[in-house]
Amino acid sequence: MPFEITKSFSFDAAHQLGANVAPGHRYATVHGHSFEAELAFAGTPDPATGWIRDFDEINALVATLRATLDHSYLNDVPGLERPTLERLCQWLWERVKPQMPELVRVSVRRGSCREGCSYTGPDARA
Ligand SMILES: Nc1nc2c(c(=O)[nH]1)N=C([C@H](O)[C@H](O)COP(=O)(O)OP(=O)(O)OP(=O)(O)O)CN2
Ligand SMILES: [Zn+2]
Repeated sequence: MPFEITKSFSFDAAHQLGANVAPGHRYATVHGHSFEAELAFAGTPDPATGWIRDFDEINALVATLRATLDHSYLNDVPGLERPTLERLCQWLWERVKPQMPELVRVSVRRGSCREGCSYTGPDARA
């Protein structure tokens, strides 16, 4: 696809990854991160509108996602019981892709750690 548009948004949330590590490990303690997410949409602009998807529609969907994630305890969000960057990408994909099939990539970064993850969907080649 020749065009890609992106929408970024941030959220602050708490989590713990106690199920992934030995007792006493620092990941097992409840702690918080500032996350930066990006949604990428690809396609050919509609000849009539000149856009792939109106950002106003994307912004409305992002607002519902932020309402769930921002200032949340991620472990309590259904589908995020193991709230890694990988699972966050997958969780966002599953909520955006059915409504906006132009979605091609979800990225979630933690700037403070300079760490991030990108997901291109379950059909991408392993
Ligand atoms: N592949 C992944 N590995 C890890 C993930 C992940 O989502 N995917 N997540 C974590 C934890 O979130 C952990 O809290 C990260 O801790 P750490 O690397 O110590 O970074 P800080 O919390 O110290 O960074 P801050 O600057 O304080 O936010 C681990 N691995
Ligand atoms: Zn963490």
